Amino acid sequence: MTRVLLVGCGKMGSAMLAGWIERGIDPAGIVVVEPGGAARDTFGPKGVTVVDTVGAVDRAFMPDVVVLAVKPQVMAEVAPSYARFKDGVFLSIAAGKPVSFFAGLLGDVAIVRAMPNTPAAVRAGITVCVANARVDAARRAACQILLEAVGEVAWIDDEGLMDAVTAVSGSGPAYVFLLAEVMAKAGAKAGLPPELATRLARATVWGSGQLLSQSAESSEQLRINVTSPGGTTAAALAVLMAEGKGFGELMDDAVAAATRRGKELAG
Ligand SMILES: NC(=O)C1=CN([C@@H]2O[C@H](COP(=O)(O)OP(=O)(O)OC[C@H]3O[C@@H](n4cnc5c(N)ncnc54)[C@H](O)[C@@H]3O)[C@@H](O)[C@H]2O)C=CC1
Ligand SMILES: O=C(O)[C@@H]1CCC=N1
Repeated sequence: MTRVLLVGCGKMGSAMLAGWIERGIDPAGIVVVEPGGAARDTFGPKGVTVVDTVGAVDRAFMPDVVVLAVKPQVMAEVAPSYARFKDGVFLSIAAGKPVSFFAGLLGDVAIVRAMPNTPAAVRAGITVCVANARVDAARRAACQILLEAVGEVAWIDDEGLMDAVTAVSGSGPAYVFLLAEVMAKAGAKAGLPPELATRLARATVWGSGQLLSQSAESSEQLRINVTSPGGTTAAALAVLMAEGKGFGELMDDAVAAATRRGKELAG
């Protein structure tokens, strides 16, 4: 049984925890520290132990993995109280915070810096990880078990890539949800009843995601397959792909902004 101490059960922590439970990871081995009441109400009945503070964690509980899932801005204040769990591995999911930051707070311990995303809640996430030299095969395997329970996992060696990873896959679900949002609004402006427009946008994003995940074709080819020469899609794409002011340029700017913000959060 993998024993997990989850610190912070907000949007991302709860998404991962929901995925673990759905996957059959034994809730008896999971302890959550979360001062907000909602986690206790949601996950307590599922067999997870939820406490308010680190002081309330049973002294005998020795986690294999301590998942640090509080906001980057409070990490420096929160993480040091977990230093006694140094025999396990600390798995941080905080945007921006480098491995060296945790080494500064916790000492010479095993640290994995990971970037998951919220589709983890339905086990369709993707997490990118980088480990320090103290992470041995067993600790890495313990992290792998948790992360692959909620989606795909990729390990990289170059920590310098993590802010760009965060900008693409960590924040990325928000871009896709924004797409659904603006498509629905545009549909309503085009005269559709808002409810129907919302339903069409959601189903289209969902169905396109399914096709993307199941097809051997590239996203570019799947786009081309929709686009009849001289047809309706071509008319729309002429707007979305307009030279110098299209979706591609906007996305470049958005990803660059998110990457910059990750670097700002590092300290
Ligand atoms: N939301 C997302 O899509 C993603 C978030 N992340 C990272 O996950 C971390 C958490 O982000 P969210 O879940 O979005 O934020 P959130 O604000 O929803 O969750 C943070 C949780 O930490 C709790 N908390 C605050 N102080 C605490 C303490 N001393 N001990 C234990 N729990 C405490 C809060 O009550 C809250 O429930 C951040 O570091 C963020 O960078 C990473 C990937 C994606
Ligand atoms: O917005 C954020 O900072 C976090 C990290 C990636 C997704 N949400």
